[in-house]
Amino acid sequence: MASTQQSAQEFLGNGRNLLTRSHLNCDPVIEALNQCKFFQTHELNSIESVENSQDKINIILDIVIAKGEEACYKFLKILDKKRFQVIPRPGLVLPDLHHWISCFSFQDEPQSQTANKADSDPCTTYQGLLRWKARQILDDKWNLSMNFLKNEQKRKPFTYIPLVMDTECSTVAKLKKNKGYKKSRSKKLKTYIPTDKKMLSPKDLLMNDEKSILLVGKPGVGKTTVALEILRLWTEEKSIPVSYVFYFDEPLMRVFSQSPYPQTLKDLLFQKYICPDEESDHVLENIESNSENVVLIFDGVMDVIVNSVIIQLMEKKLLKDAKILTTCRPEAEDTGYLSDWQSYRVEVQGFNHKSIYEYFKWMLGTTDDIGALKNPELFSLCSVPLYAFIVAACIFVSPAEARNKPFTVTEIYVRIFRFCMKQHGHQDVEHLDKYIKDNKRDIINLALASYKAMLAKTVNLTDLDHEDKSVQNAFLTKQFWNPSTTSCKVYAFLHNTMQEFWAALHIILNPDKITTLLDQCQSDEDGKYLKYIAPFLSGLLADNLFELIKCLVPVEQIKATRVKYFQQIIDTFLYTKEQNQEGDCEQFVEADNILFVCRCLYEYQSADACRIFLEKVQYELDLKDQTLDPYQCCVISYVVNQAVHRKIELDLIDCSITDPGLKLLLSSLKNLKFLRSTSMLKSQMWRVALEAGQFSDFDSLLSLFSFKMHLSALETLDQKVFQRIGEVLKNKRSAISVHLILHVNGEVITRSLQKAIFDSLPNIEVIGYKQFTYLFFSHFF
Ligand SMILES: Nc1ncnc2c1ncn2[C@@H]1O[C@H](COP(=O)(O)OP(=O)(O)OP(=O)(O)O)[C@@H](O)[C@H]1O
Repeated sequence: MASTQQSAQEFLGNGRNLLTRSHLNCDPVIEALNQCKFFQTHELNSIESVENSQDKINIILDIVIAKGEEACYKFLKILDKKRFQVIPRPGLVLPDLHHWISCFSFQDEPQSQTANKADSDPCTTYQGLLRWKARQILDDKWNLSMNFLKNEQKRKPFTYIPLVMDTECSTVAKLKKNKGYKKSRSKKLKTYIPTDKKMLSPKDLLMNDEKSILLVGKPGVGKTTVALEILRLWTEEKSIPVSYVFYFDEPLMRVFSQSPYPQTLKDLLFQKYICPDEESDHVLENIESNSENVVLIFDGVMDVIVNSVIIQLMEKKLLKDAKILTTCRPEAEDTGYLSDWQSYRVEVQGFNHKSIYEYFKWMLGTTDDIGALKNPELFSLCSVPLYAFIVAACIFVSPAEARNKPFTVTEIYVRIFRFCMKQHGHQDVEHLDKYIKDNKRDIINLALASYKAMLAKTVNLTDLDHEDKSVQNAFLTKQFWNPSTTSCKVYAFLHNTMQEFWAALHIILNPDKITTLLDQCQSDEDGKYLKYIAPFLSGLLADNLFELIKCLVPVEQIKATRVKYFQQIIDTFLYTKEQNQEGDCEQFVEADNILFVCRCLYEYQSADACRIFLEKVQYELDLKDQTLDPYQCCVISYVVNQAVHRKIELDLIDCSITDPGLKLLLSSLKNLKFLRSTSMLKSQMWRVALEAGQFSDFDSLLSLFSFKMHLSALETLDQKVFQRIGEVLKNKRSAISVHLILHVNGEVITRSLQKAIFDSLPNIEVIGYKQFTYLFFSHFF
């Protein structure tokens, strides 16, 4: 059977019987073939119309073989690349397709023939087994983390998004060292997003000459993912000159940190990982005598390691030329065993700016209209991949659904809180509430430490009763040696906004502190930092979070707190200290204050509270001269949308707003009585509305702008937009008088553009036309 002379078509034809009997997992093959547009629609339909996997394989083989040599080659190539995902474990009752596929001679990969030479070599068979095991681990780990998602999303295959890895310390650590709290908020948020200077990749780590590698990083930053990516590369890329890769995950490493067992290399590799089907002594001998071809990955090394085999491997007393790659959190690095381990240290720092986008594009299929990406704080939070995963999972519910009923920022943090508790407690979802209750004391302590650190304007938490509690480990990371204290343990949250969230948790657990906090928020110095607790506090008081936090704070307590304090929260941030003291609440309200209060209202999600606020500002929102980011537009739009019976005056004169922000504002235009803005902004609104194609927005714009359509910079508009203008006009047929003006400020309107305009607007009669400056249309009925 090992004829390497066969053509791909012959080889596939001869292997047909084996393939149909082998319980092949067809989906990844179909998916890969589909990606290269291999199937026609009717072919795909016929494959998908059958349930039975044997029938499915038969149909696929019929199609592939009928397509000829090139198609068969492509099919074999995919099967080979994905074999550890697609082909069941060899050596059981099933035919050994791993061996079968390795017998085909791929022209561009002569090394793939090595298996032929070694036909029945137990070492080669064991290497196949290791690859199969690696594939299982990859699938299991991914399926486990996808459990968090809804069913229909779970089948998404994993994609590795580049992580920043560096041999130097992260800038965040430096930020903390240099009292980063003094930085402006937006600068600080940016500091959390790492930049990729070294461009190190998992492949570099696998291929470089370093024999002892220590991957260090905060919880959830991607260490395990890097280790697993190395494992995946090895299973998929035949050119990698490594014969044996063993991966020991965190639960196993925890066992090795406390137990002397296993006591021999053979037991470690064959009992704790996977045993060869035959001649295990021979295989072990081969591993020992070719240790330069061995990689061992120890994921999640603790500060203490009791197991002597692991120690001997790390100290090169066993398998002296093997590559040992370990991962650990910062707290395990400086004390205990790892502090003296001679190694090449690489810090995993998380996603950079580009990767955050790439990650959301992969998870959600798009980055358009994703609120989280428009909120600078959430965006920066997503540099920690674990947090990005939960943010994406929250939106995942369905992007459309999320847009209609978006998650508040607080809800996302509460979900992160619950997810991290679950991961560290290894709890089933049903028991998570109980686990949270059982750990309430530690949660209370951490919340208090967080609040105290905020009062002290630092990100470094002190006063934690003792280390190594699972709650602390789930959220904190050790930062750096602090020479001013006697202890080297200085802990901080992974992101400053997480600290603010925890401080808000402290306040909701101790509502009697609200008045003092609000007083402090009105002081110029402290208020700058402390006020960011308020949006989270508002969110925690909201109805929609009762279910998620009632295991921590009784619902009755939350209700009583909001009745007593919510108005006070709003007033504190709406008026100045003097206005509040004088009770003079009829005065001018600063745009910054309006924006901040709208943000709290958005978190609080109560239409009544919005109306009370609108009454207070007399239905006038003066946001002159502001630069509004899309998230601010989202909160304004939310508040404006809550108005009933009375319409709002919105002043956006000299505001700078990007297109995504304007898009969010458009939906609230129906509730405006006046919209003050420059003609540039009007024109931008029209363009955004026309591009989005929402007819209800056109109506609102027409009535707000006295039935005048302003459009400048027409050169940037495409044919589709002109068609929309035509549609707007067509839809206005029943209107009594619609008067539309197209202002064109561009210098030269090309002939083709003029033609495009006239072609798109067949119902228009041009009543005024001045070449190169403006076009004036009127629509008669
Ligand atoms: N490069 C990546 N591409 C895509 N997703 C990633 C990447 N890195 C991390 N993630 C996501 O973030 C989650 C957390 O990452 P991971 O478990 O690797 O962190 P860790 O640093 O090992 O954490 P811990 O210290 O808690 O073990 C993963 O389950 C995955 O969903």
